[in-house]
Amino acid sequence: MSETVLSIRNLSISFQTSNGMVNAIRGLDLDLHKGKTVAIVGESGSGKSVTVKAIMRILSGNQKINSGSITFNFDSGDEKISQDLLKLSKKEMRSRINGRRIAMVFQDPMTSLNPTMTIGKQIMEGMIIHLNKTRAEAHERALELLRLVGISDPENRMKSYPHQLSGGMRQRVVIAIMLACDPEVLICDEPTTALDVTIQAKILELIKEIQARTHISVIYITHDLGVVAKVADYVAVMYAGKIVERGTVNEIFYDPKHPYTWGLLSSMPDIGSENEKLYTIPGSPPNLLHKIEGDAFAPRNVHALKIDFKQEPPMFKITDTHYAATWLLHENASKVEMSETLRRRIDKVVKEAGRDGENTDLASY
Ligand SMILES: Nc1ncnc2c1ncn2[C@@H]1O[C@H](COP(=O)(O)OP(=O)(O)OP(=O)(O)O)[C@@H](O)[C@H]1O
Repeated sequence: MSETVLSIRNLSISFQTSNGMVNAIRGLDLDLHKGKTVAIVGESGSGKSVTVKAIMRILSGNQKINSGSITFNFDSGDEKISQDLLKLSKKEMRSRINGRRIAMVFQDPMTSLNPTMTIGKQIMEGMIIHLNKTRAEAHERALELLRLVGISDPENRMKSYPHQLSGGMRQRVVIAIMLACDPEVLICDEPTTALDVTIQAKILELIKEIQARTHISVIYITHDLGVVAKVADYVAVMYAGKIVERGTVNEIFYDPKHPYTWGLLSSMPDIGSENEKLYTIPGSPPNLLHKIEGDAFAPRNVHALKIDFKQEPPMFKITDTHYAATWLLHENASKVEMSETLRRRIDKVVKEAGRDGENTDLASY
């Protein structure tokens, strides 16, 4: 396995609210490998955004990091550095890490763009501040970046303001800005949700192409498993502030073990079969204001065992890369498999994503 760029261990984060403490992240472990994409998937409120905002240390004022570490391994040019990001001040994060080594693309490109500044200036700014490039060098590189993200006539586009571009073009510009300082890590938080389907596909393609060229490591947040099938190498499935299953994209799509993962996969939109009713996981996520007893998913799990309501399951190992936190994997539990309907639906989504047959591993399932 390639080297680990980011390694999150036992991360726990709460938010102080007028109703009490919301325990949003409850002991989270996650690894990101060099040149690879890990997709974090999960229902709304499961903690995907809080996790990546913690990496960038851009959480709101009412946050409290209770425990954990976020180790970032990078090459400073002179030496290899291993830094716990939680030990840096916000000021150090801004000057040394954010935008320079770890960059983030948000759902709405306007969050990252300044409406009063030309896009050329915005792409050049980071390079002048962080990399001490001259204006001429930054200008040259900005043109290259605009070409890289597929924007034609870059000389003229440099002079445009964000409102003169379409949504898809703005997101391309944001990606160019984020790549300007050659970051080691790119975090994408639902970057295509606001865009129409064809533009979405183009942006996903673009991120993959850039990754193939630059070996950047990518964290991709989405609740669309069709997108996961297109972009991810590894998948981390999140529920109530924890990773409950993780594995390679093949392991998660072809041999999912957690009933919550089955539920997420069952609720994937299935293009082409309008008659088939979309499944929704019954019930709702737990209230994170209260202490959770046992497995947080138990009340929604038709396969729940008695122990699920009493004791939290550990991460059971399935392969060296595949782990799931469900008591169903205990040797004494009776064997429960996902349904045939779900199997067929998954096969279809993987086929639509163009990933079937990509990896010989697939044949072994
Ligand atoms: N500033 C805050 N104050 C209080 N609670 C917060 C705050 N920010 C996030 N939370 C809570 O943390 C939990 C995780 O939220 P988060 O936004 O990470 O979920 P998510 O998985 O990204 O959801 P979505 O897919 O809807 O973006 C939620 O219960 C949310 O209400």
